[in-house]
Amino acid sequence: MEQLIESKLIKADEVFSVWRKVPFEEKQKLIAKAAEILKNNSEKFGRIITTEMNKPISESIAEVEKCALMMNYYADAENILKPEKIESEFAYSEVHYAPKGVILGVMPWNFPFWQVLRFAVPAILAGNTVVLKHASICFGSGNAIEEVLLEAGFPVGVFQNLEVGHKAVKEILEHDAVKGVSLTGSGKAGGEVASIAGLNIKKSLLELGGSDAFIIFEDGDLEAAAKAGAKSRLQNCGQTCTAAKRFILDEKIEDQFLPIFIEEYKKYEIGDPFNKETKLAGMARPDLADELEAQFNRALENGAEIILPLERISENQFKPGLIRVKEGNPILQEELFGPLGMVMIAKDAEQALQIANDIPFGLSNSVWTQDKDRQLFFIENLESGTVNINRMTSSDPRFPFGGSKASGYGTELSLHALKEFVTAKTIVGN
Ligand SMILES: O=CCCCC(=O)O
Repeated sequence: MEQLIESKLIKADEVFSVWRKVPFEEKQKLIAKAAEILKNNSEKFGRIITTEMNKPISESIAEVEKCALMMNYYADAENILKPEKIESEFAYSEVHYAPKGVILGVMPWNFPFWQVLRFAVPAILAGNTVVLKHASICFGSGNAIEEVLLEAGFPVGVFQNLEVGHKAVKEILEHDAVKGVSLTGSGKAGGEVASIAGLNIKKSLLELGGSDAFIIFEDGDLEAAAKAGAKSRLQNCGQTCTAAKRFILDEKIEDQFLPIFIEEYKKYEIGDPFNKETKLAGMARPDLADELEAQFNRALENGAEIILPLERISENQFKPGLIRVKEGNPILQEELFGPLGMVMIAKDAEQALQIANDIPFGLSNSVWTQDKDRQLFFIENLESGTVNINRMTSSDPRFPFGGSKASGYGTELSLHALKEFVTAKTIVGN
């Protein structure tokens, strides 16, 4: 292993022995300070995001502000890691939550600040230290986050950005100092990293891909659904794990819904990513655009019909596409990570549910209906980490976030995330 990287792991481990003893409330003060720095400089940090991965600047600024919001949530959060007494016949009878140590974050380029901080903040508040392997196009974001935390007063070594490529992950995760890993990314990367963690008996948390359903019935607010559906599919140029990717329409509303949906969809026109009015810019890398185009062609070869063509207008830019897909098309087993949506038609709620669940993933589905019984039917039967009722999916610091099936395991955000990288240590006896 490169010496610089090894010395950072050792530093993270040394600092852990001190950091784990810093009172929860003291850690919270530093988190609040870091949130303030982010909030006060959201445009500056937003520009780093846009420069690195082309996100429209207004979305980049919103991403930084959402980080600050999440950090303020943890800065005010109840300390659920205090020792807990358990009634028993013993004098000692309690649970302590012991942080695990150095945790590696392997993070993607699509939300270069949010994904990192969403994992790191609760892990650090629980007493762990963090080393980050960011996407190679986002080292600037990784360094900026480290600088913000240092400026806020976090001790050197609590959070360190390692500028390494993906080949270094195995050696880092196998290092004795590292005690766990949190990965957000593709299923392939997740499987590989979780295997290494498993072989080394280290905890892993995976937040992977999705192909979420957005199911609409005649008693849903169709105008609101059309607006939210287009935004969910096309914001961040379609490069969001929790984006609505499959629009499942009750057959009764197809003729009414599709025209308004298409109208909303067409509002997403390619523009300069640094213009605050721009709603759609280029994909993060040309090879990702190649991949999306190949998926579009494969979907058509397997019977999909074009509603709006996916038109490539430069090496990384598209006019957004929409295709009508029938059950059995192999494209349904894949994630479309770009501005291409799929429309499917269901004859009733049972068929809509069956279509929605018939994929490997299960991240964050949405259902649009006012009927309480139908809402309950989907709440109980959709196979996903989140079910949204009459809203588009959007994570919220207060609520647990995570996937089911091939979308991963483990919980981020909310108080639940504080217990992901701790050991529940039983103290019992006399
Ligand atoms: O690609 C996944 C992005 C998740 C965004 C969120 O946390 O809302």
